[in-house]
Amino acid sequence: MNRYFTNISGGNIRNLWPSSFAALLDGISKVIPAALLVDIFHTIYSSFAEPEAGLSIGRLWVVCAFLFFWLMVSYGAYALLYDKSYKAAYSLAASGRLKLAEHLRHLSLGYFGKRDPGDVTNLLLSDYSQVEHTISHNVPQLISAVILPLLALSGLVFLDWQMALAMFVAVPFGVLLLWLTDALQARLSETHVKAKNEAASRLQEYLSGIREIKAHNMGGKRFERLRLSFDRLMRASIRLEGVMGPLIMGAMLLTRSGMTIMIFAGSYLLVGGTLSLPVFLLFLLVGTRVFEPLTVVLMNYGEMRYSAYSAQRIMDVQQEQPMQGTESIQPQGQIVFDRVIFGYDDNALIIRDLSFTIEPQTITALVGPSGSGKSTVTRLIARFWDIQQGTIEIGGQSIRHANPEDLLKHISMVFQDVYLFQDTIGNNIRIGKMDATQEEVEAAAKRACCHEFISQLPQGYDTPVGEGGSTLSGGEKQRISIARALLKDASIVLLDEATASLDPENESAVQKAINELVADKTVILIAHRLKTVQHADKILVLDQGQLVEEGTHMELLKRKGLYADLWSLQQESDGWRVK
Ligand SMILES: Nc1ncnc2c1ncn2[C@@H]1O[C@H](COP(=O)(O)OP(=O)(O)OP(=O)(O)O)[C@@H](O)[C@H]1O
Repeated sequence: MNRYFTNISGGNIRNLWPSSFAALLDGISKVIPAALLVDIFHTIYSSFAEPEAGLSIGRLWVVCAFLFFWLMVSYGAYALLYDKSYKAAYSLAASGRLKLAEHLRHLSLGYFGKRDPGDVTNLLLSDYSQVEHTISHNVPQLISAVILPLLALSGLVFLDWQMALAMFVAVPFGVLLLWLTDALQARLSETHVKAKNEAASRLQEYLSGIREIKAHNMGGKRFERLRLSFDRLMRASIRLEGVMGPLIMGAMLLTRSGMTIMIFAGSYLLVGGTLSLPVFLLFLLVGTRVFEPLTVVLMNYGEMRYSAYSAQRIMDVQQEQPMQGTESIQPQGQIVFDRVIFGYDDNALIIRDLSFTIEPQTITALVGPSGSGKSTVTRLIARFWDIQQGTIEIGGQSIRHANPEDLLKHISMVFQDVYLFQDTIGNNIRIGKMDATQEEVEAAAKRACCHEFISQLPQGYDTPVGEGGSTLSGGEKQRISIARALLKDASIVLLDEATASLDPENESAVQKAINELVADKTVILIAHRLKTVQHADKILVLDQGQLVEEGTHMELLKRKGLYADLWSLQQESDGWRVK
């Protein structure tokens, strides 16, 4: 139980106290009028039972005035409940989501490789909404529904212990039923959350890949995956409702049967003359007030159980260790790989015993067959992943101990597939330096050869771009990403052959932009087309994650090894024409 509340409250049970206290006040404020109603009844009833005493109008006025006053107290208690539970839950969820998103940013990219992106989105939206609803609606009610009967029992037991016993005798059996089936309910909730996330992920995959699905006429196959996931969700929902419904109804019936037992016992005691009518009435009125929240809570029990699993998922991510490291690096120094061993998972090594040195302010090209590990090397320099063995040093400092954010401040990256945010072009360039002035943004854009096309757009730098940059051409996106990198002005530049997929006109514009970017920087360039790296200071040739050759273009051609083979293959393919 303690674990449940710890989960639901986002790791700090104290978060639930104010709302639970407010719910209790709200509950008590609803019981008091029942006692006042009994008093009114008693006053009226006495005037009939003892006509000579007459009707005490004064007392009726006092009680009615108190009832009226109590209406305001109830309103105050409800307002407090609203403030402490709903507002608190929404702000807890909002700040929790932000904290979690921030935490995710500090995790290694390996973590995201293991998780479905749709699943992470669901965690931030759907799981949080579930927990948010439980914190705002269910938990305060639950706590009040437990404490209120206990308070009522301890008060009523003094009035008539037999009636109090009759009223609450069945409650433990209802609770016992839920407790005994708790493991089953937890399993069903877990299966349902998994099925729901799987369906959302498949839907996201279907929508993100809609272009490929259309292009390859894959509707049937992909649709089948989507259909199967919805099918699994439907079955999990039916199972969850089908099993939980009867269980909860059973617990509710058992609990509520206390009222029937109490009415039966009350009638019996009333006839026997050991119970007065007003006391019987008081039990009836208080009973309905006390059992009502208890019934509502039992009805919501399934949802609370369900939320516990969502909360557990959130806490699991919160407990994921972010990348460690506090030291700063000297970005102007050498980049050294020393017997580096790395695999995205421990079973398949991608980089094997790789050693090389890159001198500062030189251009080093990484070449090799597809899948040889070129992109992986650049990701390791940026510490997107930590290596399994060996060391990577920048300026004599192992990056394993470097603060990941500080390290990334010194690295600019330009990839083949540029991602632009759904924002203005100006702000997309500004990502390189968030506090850059408009002049700085434009200066970077001019050097990156994109100022001209941006100026021709109707809203210039304020033109919004679609998510992923869908409204711009490949070459335009490339130049924007180079402008970003220019603005960042980092000492180390990682280029994943940026011109590979461009037409000649765009290619020369992007090449000009790159030349601006790499001046006086330490550049590591991934090249698929060897023509682009002829003038590199050093070429590292990788094959299956190992360094097989190293030297300048001419030295490597003379060696007649893998590089020379790749070179002549490309020379041949350059001569090919489609007939
Ligand atoms: N995130 C990842 N998770 C698991 N395996 C990966 C991941 N990224 C790459 N790999 C694998 O690592 C190997 C090396 O990939 P990498 O992208 O570094 O090669 P590359 O030489 O850059 O290839 P290309 O020239 O085709 O871009 C490949 O077998 C690839 O399947």
